[in-house]
Amino acid sequence: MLVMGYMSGTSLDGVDVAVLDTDGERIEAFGPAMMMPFSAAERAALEKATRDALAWDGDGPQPLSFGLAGEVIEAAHLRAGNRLIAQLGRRPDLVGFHGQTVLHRPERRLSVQIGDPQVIAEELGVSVVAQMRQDDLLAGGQGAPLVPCYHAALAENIGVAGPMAFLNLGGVANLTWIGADGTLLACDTGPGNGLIDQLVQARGAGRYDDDGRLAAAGTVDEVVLARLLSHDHFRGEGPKSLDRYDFPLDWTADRSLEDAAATLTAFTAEAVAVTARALPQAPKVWVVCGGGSHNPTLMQALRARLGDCRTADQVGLRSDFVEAEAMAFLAARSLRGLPLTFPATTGAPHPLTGGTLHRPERAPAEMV
Ligand SMILES: Nc1ncnc2c1ncn2[C@@H]1O[C@H](COP(=O)(O)OP(=O)(O)OP(=O)(O)O)[C@@H](O)[C@H]1O
Ligand SMILES: CC(=O)N[C@H]1[C@@H]2OC[C@@H](O2)[C@@H](O)[C@@H]1O[C@H](C)C(=O)O
Repeated sequence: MLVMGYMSGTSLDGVDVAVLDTDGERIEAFGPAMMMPFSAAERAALEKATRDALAWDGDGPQPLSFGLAGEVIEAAHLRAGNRLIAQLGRRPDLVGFHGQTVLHRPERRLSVQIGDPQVIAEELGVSVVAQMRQDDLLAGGQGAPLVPCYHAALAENIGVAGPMAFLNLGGVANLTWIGADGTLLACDTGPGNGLIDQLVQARGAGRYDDDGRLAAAGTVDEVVLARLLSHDHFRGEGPKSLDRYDFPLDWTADRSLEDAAATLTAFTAEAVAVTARALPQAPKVWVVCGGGSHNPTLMQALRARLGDCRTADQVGLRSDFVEAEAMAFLAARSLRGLPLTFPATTGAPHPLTGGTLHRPERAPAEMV
């Protein structure tokens, strides 16, 4: 079946949308994909909701700014979806919708994604699967990462045997380890690009460290790096997940932009290396996806610590659309009642399905 998957990540750059032909077990074919950037005004509304979410922290009524942010998310998703449907020449059979994460507090069984799936279902005239983190959280799982079972399907698709790993470098970074016998392990490793982006934006130097040039020109502060690695996230065992805003940046105030960027880039790579040391077997190959795979300084820092790291693009996949594709794959699984999360990926007590199904109630408009 043709499924359209949506992801709008924590970097707030835009909405990714991708089509897969899948039954939720195998990938039959990859369909078209695109990124619809947020306008400056849309991004400002999402940034406000994200700031308000951190102050709110789940206590009391939701901030009013979630209302406008929800409308922004719905409008941008509809723009992206309609563009892709026009390209496809038909409506998909199903949509997987993630929504915009504004807060992730797994210890309190709370993960808040903004955007109304029913609006998407009505406007596109297609059934939508959404809220795929909630059943896992309510059962005591981390509610993230969701992507590992899609990574396993991708490994099969490209014919790479375990032990291997996928690493997603978004705002937060997460890895999936696939053992020689197909065993899955997963967790968020630590920051991805989120802290680097925050630093660069706070200094008015753009939205991100373009091609890692700032970090390449700076020097890593080993003392700060050691302090960052002493964060609670790196202690203890078992699946873990993170909010993008879980690590401090106050120490950057008296550092040059280059040195701070170099230190944060090393932090992202070192956090992956620390996590990798706890894996049952070292991956022979790392497939790196997400926006951070476009940062050569970060890729170099990873290779120095992990060995063979290839970008998803280099192995014939689409680095920028793996998460959107994953939402399509997971929606197909949800429809069939197949598990989305597992004890070794989110800490769920047993393999769990999830997601809510939203059918359009109005008759769909004719396609033009
Ligand atoms: N050419 C580049 N050089 C350096 N960094 C880049 C480049 N292209 C993209 N990035 C980084 O990738 C980020 C976007 O990554 P991505 O779209 O994977 O994140 P996301 O999906 O929003 O996050 P998450 O997966 O945490 O939800 C940008 O904010 C930037 O930090
Ligand atoms: C709560 C939330 O939105 N988490 C995202 C984020 O972005 C990367 C990492 O942190 C991952 O845990 C997750 O997204 C992907 C799709 C996942 O759940 O697998």
